[in-house]
Amino acid sequence: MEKTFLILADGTRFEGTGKGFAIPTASDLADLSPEQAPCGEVVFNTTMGAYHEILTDASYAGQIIVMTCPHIGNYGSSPDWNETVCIPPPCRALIVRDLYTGPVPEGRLSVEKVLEDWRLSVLTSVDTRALTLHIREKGAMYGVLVRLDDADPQAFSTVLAWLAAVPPMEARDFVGAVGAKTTSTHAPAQSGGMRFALVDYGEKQSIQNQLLSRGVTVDIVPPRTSAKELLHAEPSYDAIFLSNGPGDPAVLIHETDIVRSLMGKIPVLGICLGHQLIGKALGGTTSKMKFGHHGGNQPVRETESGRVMVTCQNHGYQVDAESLPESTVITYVNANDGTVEGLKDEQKGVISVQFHPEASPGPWDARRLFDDFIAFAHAWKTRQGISHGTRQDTSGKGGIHHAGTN
Ligand SMILES: NC(=O)CC[C@H](N)C(=O)O
Repeated sequence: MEKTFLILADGTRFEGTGKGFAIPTASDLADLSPEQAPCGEVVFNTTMGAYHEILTDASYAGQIIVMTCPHIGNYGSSPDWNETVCIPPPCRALIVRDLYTGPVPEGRLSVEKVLEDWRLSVLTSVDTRALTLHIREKGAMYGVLVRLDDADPQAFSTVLAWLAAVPPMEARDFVGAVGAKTTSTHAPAQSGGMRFALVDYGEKQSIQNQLLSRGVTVDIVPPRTSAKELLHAEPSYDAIFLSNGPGDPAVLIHETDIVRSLMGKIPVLGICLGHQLIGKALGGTTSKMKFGHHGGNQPVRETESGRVMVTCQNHGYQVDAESLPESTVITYVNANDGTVEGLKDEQKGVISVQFHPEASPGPWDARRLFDDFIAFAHAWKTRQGISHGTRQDTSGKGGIHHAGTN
């Protein structure tokens, strides 16, 4: 009898009911690329809601999201909550215990309809507790949603062979696919504040919004904008802000070289992937975690004060503490597993966090970090004796020139 499954690369399968965009059969799968199929690295998210923000976070490119919250969809969806501008979003599928399909508040859309429009499949009625425990024990791995006759061992092994041929996460250029292609300027309601370049590796809209609400003018720039362009932009930047983004930071060699060339010349601030690139540019290494941190309830301890905050997180890689140079201070650690959650290097002018102070989803406890970042950029400029907006272009070549704001 034909049934619908999540089949994991280790051969484990979880049965469910297909919703949203049609789930392929085992024989359909043969003609689909990993980008076309409901296939990805299976990760679980422990946030109790905010499914729309999670689904539209471009850092989930190439991943299947399992929500541990058993009931998803009851307050509907809205494009106003999109985190990425890359719609349909680049996550590959959703797995839930129960997808709500009843009426939603006026002005909202049904999640099932939205997912269908995005050509994203959903597997519902899954034992997500058992699936989450499996991923916790075995680690994040590839999986695919597929329909097959459960009495046909041949179909099952065809799917396993198809999965085994999917290139590993580290071999795929996710940042190139989701990062900005051109530069755009976003002005805050009140002008006169700082001007940041936000390097877009797959940025969340809410990072931009947090900066704008603090009076920062934000230029979204493509992920491989050269250090020369960033340092000699006209008008000049007060800091370079490195966004979140998908995939393995270890393979982003070119992006890391750019960050390294900026260090010591202009403040460099980073969140999540941006933090990992800063760690690498400082001379450190990154490594893959077993199942990562994905959720709006991750406790983080500030190393100086011992104070704990509950934070929003979404990462599968970490900066390795022992790999960092002496001048780098580890400002935050994860209170569950002790992993690095924040870095500061006054000498190099860098400050970063692994967690998401912008939240979306999750608690707002860490939003003050944006004030810390801005204060850090101000303090750097004061130390360098640079007054706001007057950094000299000594190259004579110029960099990014701004055509206007939007
Ligand atoms: N949200 C992010 O920026 C994720 C960073 C990186 N892709 C990771 O999984 O660790």
